Amino acid sequence: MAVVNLFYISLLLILPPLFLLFLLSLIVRPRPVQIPIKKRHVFITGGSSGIGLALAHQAASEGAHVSILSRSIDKLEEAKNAIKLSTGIDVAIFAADVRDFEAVQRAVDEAGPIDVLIVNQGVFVAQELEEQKLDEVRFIIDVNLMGSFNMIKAALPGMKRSRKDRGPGSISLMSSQAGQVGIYGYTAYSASKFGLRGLAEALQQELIGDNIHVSLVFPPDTETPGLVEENKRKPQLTSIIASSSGAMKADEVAKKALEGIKSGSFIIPCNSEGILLSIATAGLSPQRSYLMAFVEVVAAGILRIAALCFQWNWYGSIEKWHKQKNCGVSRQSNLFFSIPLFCDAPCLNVMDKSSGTWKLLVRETGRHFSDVSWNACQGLRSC
Ligand SMILES: NC(=O)C1=CN([C@@H]2O[C@H](COP(=O)(O)OP(=O)(O)OC[C@H]3O[C@@H](n4cnc5c(N)ncnc54)[C@H](OP(=O)(O)O)[C@@H]3O)[C@@H](O)[C@H]2O)C=CC1
Ligand SMILES: CCCCCCCCCCCCCCCC(=O)[C@@H](N)CO
Repeated sequence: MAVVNLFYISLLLILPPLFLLFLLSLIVRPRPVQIPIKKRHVFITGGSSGIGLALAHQAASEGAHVSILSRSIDKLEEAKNAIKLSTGIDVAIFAADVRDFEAVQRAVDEAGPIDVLIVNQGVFVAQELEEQKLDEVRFIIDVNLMGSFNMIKAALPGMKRSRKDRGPGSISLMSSQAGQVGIYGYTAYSASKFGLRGLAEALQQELIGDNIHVSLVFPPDTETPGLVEENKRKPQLTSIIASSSGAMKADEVAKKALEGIKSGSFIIPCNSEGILLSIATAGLSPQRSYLMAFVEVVAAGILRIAALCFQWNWYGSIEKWHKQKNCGVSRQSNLFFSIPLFCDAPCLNVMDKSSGTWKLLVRETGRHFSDVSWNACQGLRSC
C-alpha cells in the first residue's frame, strides 16, 4: 500500500513539470538555430579595442573572415597587427564614425556582404544626470543607440540579399547589465542600452522571415581600455552598485558572446549574476530554448524576491552614502543648523565655518540641531 502511495505521489510531483516542459517545447519561438562563423564574414564595430578586439581575435582564430570598424585608424592598424601576430590572419579595417551614416554605408559597401554583424561600439561616461552636460547625454545616445541604427540600416540590404546562398545570418548588439537594470550614474548609458533591447526585440520579428537572427549581449564590468577611462570619473555609488556583479576579462566576455551568437540565443548573459539577471528580466523576450523557458517559468517568483533584495541593498547603500556625505559638515555656523531629514543621527560632529573649529550638535526638533557640550551628548548613539 505504502509503495503504491509513494508511486502516485512521485507521479504527481514529476508529471506537472514534464507536462510543462513538453508544452514549452511546442510553443517556444523563434525555433532554435545554429549560426556558423567559420569561413563567413564577421563584421565587428568597435573592433579596435576591448571587447570588440577580443571578439575579432576569437572570430579570426575560428576561421572567420573578419572586418573591424571604428574611428581611429591608428588603433585599427594596431589591432590588425596584433591579430596578424597572434593568429596569422589578416582582418579588414574600416575607419568610420558610426554617427555618420554615409561613412558607415561606404565602409559596408567596401567590406562586402556580411553574415554576422556585431554592433559593439559604445561609449560610457558615468555621472549623475544633474551634473552631466546634455551634450554628453546626446553623445552617449548618438554613439550607442543611433550609431547602432546607422550600422544596421547600412548592412541590412546586403545581408538580406545574400541570405539564400549563404545560410543563416546574425545581428548582435552589445548591451550591458546596465541595459537590464537601471544603475545610479548611468541615466544616459542605461537609456541607450535599454533602447537596444527594444530595437532588438522588434527587429527580430521583422527579420525572422529573412533567416536573420538577433542577439543581445549583456556583459558586467569588463576590463577594457574603455573601463579604465570610465573609472577615472565614476561616482562612488555607481562602482558600489555595479560591484553586485563580478568583473570579467574582455576575452571571457568575447567567448561567451561568440558562443551565444553561434547558438542563436536572443539573450546572452556573460557571468552567473548575468544569468540570474537575464532570467529575472526575461519579460516578453523571445526564447528559442524550451529548457531555458522552463527555468524562466519556474524561477520567476523566487527571482523577483532576489531582485527586491538587491534593490533593498542598493537603496541602503545610497542612503548610507547620503548620510556620510551630509553629516559632519554644517550648512551654517549659528546655533541652529538645518540638516537634511535623511541625516537621522541624533548627534553630529560638525565644522563651524566661522571659527574653523569642530562643534558637537544634538538634534532638537525635526531637522534642527543645536550645539551642546560634549557631556550633554555622551549618552547618545553615534556621537
Ligand atoms: N567595459 C565594460 O565594462 C563594459 C562594456 N560594455 C559595452 O561593450 C562595448 C565595448 O566596450 P569596451 O570594449 O569596454 O570599449 P572600449 O572603449 O575599449 O572600445 C570601444 C570601441 O568602440 C569604438 N568606438 C567608439 N566610438 C565610436 C564611434 N563613434 N564610431 C565608431 N567606433 C567607435 C572605439 O574605437 P575609436 O575610439 O577609435 O572609435 C573602440 O574600438 C560597448 O558597447 C560597451 O558599452 C558593456 C558592459 C560592460
Ligand atoms: C535577481 C538577480 C540579480 C542579479 C544581480 C544583479 C547585478 C547587477 C549589476 C549591474 C552591473 C552593471 C555594470 C555595467 C557595466 C558597464 O556597462 C559599464 N562598465 C560601462 O561600460
